[in-house]
Amino acid sequence: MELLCSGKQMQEIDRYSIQEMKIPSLVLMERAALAVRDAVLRRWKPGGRIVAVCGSGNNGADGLAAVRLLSQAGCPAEAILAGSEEHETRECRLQREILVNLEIPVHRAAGDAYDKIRGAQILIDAVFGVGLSRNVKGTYARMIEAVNQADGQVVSVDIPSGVSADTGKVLGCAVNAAETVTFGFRKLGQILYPGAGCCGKLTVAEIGFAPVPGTLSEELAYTFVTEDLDGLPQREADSNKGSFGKTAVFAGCKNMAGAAALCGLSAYRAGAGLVRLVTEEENRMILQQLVPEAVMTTLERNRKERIAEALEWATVIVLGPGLGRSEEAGEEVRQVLEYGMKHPEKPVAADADALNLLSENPQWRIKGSGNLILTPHPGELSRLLGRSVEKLKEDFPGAVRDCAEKYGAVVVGKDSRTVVSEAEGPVFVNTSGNSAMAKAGSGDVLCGVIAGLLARGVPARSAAEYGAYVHGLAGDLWVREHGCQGMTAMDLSECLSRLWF
Ligand SMILES: NC(=O)C1=CN([C@@H]2O[C@H](COP(=O)(O)OP(=O)(O)OC[C@H]3O[C@@H](n4cnc5c(N)ncnc54)[C@H](OP(=O)(O)O)[C@@H]3O)[C@@H](O)[C@H]2O)[C@H](O)CC1
Ligand SMILES: [K+]
Repeated sequence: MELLCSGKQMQEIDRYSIQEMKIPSLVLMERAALAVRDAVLRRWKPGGRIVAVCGSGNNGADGLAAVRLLSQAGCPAEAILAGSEEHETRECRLQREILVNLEIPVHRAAGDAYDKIRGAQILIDAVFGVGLSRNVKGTYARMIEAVNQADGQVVSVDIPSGVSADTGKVLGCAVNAAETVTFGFRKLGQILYPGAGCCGKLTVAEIGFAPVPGTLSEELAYTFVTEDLDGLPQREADSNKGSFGKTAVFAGCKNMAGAAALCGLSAYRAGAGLVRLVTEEENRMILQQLVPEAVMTTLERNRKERIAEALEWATVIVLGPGLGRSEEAGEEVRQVLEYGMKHPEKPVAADADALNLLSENPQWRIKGSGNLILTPHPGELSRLLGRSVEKLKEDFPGAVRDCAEKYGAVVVGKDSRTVVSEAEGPVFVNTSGNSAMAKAGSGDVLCGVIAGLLARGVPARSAAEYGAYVHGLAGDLWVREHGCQGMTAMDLSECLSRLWF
């Protein structure tokens, strides 16, 4: 597991290390600057000039210290001050004074500063770090634009200036870096888009922060690394199909069999023992061909009773893929969700049209109790929350958490970085996967994977996290072998069978 920080959490780790653990601020800073120096030296070519654009906070101080170290390494390096002396932090003033004492050039952001930026072979971006708190304007914005327009390669210190370390939002304008050297932990703003797209190559330098205090470490967001797959239950040697759950998939309105097939197949490929597709009679033939391993309940008559029987039979319930938004679908979704509320021992994963119907019918008063998983994409999340997509994208993890609170659910907010959250506690941010997966049917596969994991006995929250992670790994496997355009959801589902999890 890899812990991820918001900007404020990082500032707290900084404060705790310096003020409570008494690790000198300048020791941390020197190590940060050494890491930046090394990154720059790997790119620098003899004859090229290095220009650091520095703010007046400690990010700027890191940049000034890096200029000193590069100059001492024999490179022509100089600094431009984007901020004013009155706003300098103690460290920033000290680093600037050291440069002046050593006769290393330090310029104001005026006159020929813009020519210097244009003429640099390497630009060090040290305008703002995790302390950025509002939109970038004035001289700062002009400096950032000049850095982006220059031909030199940009190395950002800690985070590209202008990117919010909390949300990945671009606050006005932001540097587009070739490389970002960050300290201690990756920040949420480097993982979430658009910030993630500004970082270029991202490296984490260990600079000697104190261990995160317990109270704070419980709040930090996290992502998975491949070793985390070892946390999933193994398939016992002494088992049979009944050992891996009975998964009922309520999916596919008339002639919409594809979503049901993708979901059911993916549940099997994620380890489910027995899958029942509950669907319309019109889908029977095609589904028997696409998923011959599934048993089937069709709803041509006695709908309510047949749904009730399937619910009684199931240990895991999936609801929504390709269901449509008809009145009948509405009745079905309501019946299944109400059943789920009365049977907390049976996890329910609701996706697609089930989410749309849920948002249209607040009078159902659906509230899960740890067993309900909702998997909305931003459009569905917007409807569930009654908040515009634009607004919720300003703080996607926050919106996912609000949805979790509203519906008493584990919410899997699907996006370029899928976020899993409950009403309280840390968020999980998925870092596997790629843009080849931005295609119809991907969500049906994800829902199936989550169901398969639930059927293996993985608790709801973990099934949601591992589901997102494994789904992304399957997409990454495809792209490594075939490139990023041609994958279909069926290809994605097939890749699941080739992963170890
Ligand atoms: N020993 C250490 O302290 C280490 C610090 N590291 C580096 O420090 C930065 C974080 O430094 P911090 O000073 O907290 O913040 P920034 O350098 O990012 O600068 C923010 C300052 O700028 C002001 N601010 C914020 N937003 C804007 C804006 N849009 N326009 C103008 N000014 C802005 C803000 O002032 P306020 O007015 O908001 O109070 C800050 O003063 C971290 O990223 C590291 O690079 C290293 O980790 C090494 C150890
Ligand atoms: K920066």
